[in-house]
Amino acid sequence: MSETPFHPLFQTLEKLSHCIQNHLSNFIGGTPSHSSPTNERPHFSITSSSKANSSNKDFTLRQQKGLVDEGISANPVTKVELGRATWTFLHTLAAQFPDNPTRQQKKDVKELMAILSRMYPCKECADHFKEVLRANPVQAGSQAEFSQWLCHVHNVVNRSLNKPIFPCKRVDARWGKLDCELRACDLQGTPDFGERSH
Ligand SMILES: Cc1cc2nc3c(=O)[nH]c(=O)nc-3n(C[C@H](O)[C@H](O)[C@H](O)COP(=O)(O)OP(=O)(O)OC[C@H]3O[C@@H](n4cnc5c(N)ncnc54)[C@H](O)[C@@H]3O)c2cc1C
Repeated sequence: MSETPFHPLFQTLEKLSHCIQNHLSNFIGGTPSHSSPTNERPHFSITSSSKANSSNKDFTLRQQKGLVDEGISANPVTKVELGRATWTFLHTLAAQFPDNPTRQQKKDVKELMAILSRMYPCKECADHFKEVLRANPVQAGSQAEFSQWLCHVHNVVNRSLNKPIFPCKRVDARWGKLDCELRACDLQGTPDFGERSH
């Protein structure tokens, strides 16, 4: 039977239909294979813009799910990790505390400890630390005094957790100032501090 004059047109439409189906299945169900999400889009769209938007949302959700599957999502921080990070912060602060702190600096550090004992995000630790502070009021007359005091209260916490006692004469060897170019991180390097509160 002879071909109708429309045969080439039908063939073209059929190819076009296959092409559209391939693009759609890649876009909706396929796994992204390129780094840029924009590469996942079809070169042309036969969907309404709201459908396209929901497909983009689907893609974002799939991406997020992928991150979760790969274990990249934010895991809850443990009490141990939080403790280590907080002690690191506190001992570094103590190492950088000025030799001759201003009244404001002494007040700030006392307030910081008091706030920690109220707001530390582990209730039992905060409550325990409140008792530790009551029995060991903050001593921050100098850098040496504050870092020795902190070492002592850390040891009080260590003892209550059956952890080894740290020799406080070695505290300067264990904790140093933050490694910062031109000592830009030193509290003493901030002129504002000294001027206001003497
Ligand atoms: C204010 C506060 C209260 C806490 N209260 C509790 C609690 O009630 N219950 C609880 O389960 N956990 C509590 N924690 C957490 C706990 O103290 C530990 O941080 C956690 O158990 C992890 O212990 P770690 O063995 O890794 O060493 P950490 O005690 O976190 O110490 C970190 C590092 O500091 C050094 N170090 C140890 N002792 C001293 C010291 N005395 N002076 C200087 N450096 C030292 C060591 O190199 C050690 O590896 C508290 C933490 C903080 C900051």
